[in-house]
Amino acid sequence: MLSPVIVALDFPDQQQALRFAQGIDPALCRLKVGKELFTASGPSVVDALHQLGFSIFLDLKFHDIPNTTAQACLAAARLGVWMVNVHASGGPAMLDAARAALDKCAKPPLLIAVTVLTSMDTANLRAIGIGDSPEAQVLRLARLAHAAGLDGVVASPLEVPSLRQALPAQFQLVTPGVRPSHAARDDQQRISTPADALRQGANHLVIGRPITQAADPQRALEAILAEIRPYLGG
Ligand SMILES: O=c1ccn([C@@H]2O[C@H](COP(=O)(O)O)[C@@H](O)[C@H]2O)c(=O)[nH]1
Repeated sequence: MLSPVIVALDFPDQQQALRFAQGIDPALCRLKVGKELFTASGPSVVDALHQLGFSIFLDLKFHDIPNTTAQACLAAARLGVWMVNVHASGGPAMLDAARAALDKCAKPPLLIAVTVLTSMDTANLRAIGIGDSPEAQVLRLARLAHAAGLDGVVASPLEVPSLRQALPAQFQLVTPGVRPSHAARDDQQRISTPADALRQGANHLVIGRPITQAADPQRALEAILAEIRPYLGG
C-alpha cells in the first residue's frame, strides 16, 4: 500500500525544497507544494519534484468566482499533479465549476475541498460570523463538497469520525493538524497524533514541520511510519 503521509514542503525557495526532497525516499511519502513554495518558485518546482519521483499535492486552496477557480484547477491539472484543492466555502457554484472543469481532463487530479482550517478553533469561527462548532461547520462544508462530486475534503483528524459516519467510505479525508506526541503544536489548533488520525479513518496525513524541521527528516518520517504501521490496510 502507498504511504498515507504527505510531507508539506513549506520552504522559501526551490533550492531548499529540492535539497530536502533529495534526502527523502519517494516510496515513503507524497509531497505537498503550498502557497509559499509555489509563489516563490512557480511550476518549475513541481516539474523538478516529479523528476525525483514524487506525487504532488498542489495545495493552493483556490477560492474565487466559479470561472476563475475552474480555470485555475485546469492550469493545475496541466502540471500533472496528483491532487488539487479549493475552499468549500466558495460555495456550490464554485465547487460545481471546478468539478466540471476537471471532468474534461483525460487524467484529472483528485479534487479536494478545504473545510475549516486546522488553525481555527471555535473562537476564530465566531470572529468571522460562524456560531457553529468547527465540527458542525466541517460537516456542512463536506456535505457541499460531496454533493458537488468532489473526491474528498481537508479537515482536522478530530472531525474524521463524524465525516466517516456521514459520507461514503470512498470519500477521501485529508488531515493536516497531525502532530506526533512529542512535537510542538505550532499554530495548529485542532490536532491529533498520526496513529489516532489513521485509526479514526483518515486517508492521508499532511505533516510539515515535525518532519521538515527535524534534525534528520528521513528518520523523523520513518519514525512516523513505524508508529502508524499497525493501522495501515493491505
Ligand atoms: O486546514 C488546513 C489546510 C492546510 N494546511 C496545510 O498543511 C500544512 C501543515 O503543516 P504543519 O507544519 O504540519 O503544521 C501546511 O502546509 C498548511 O498550509 C493546514 O495546516 N491546515
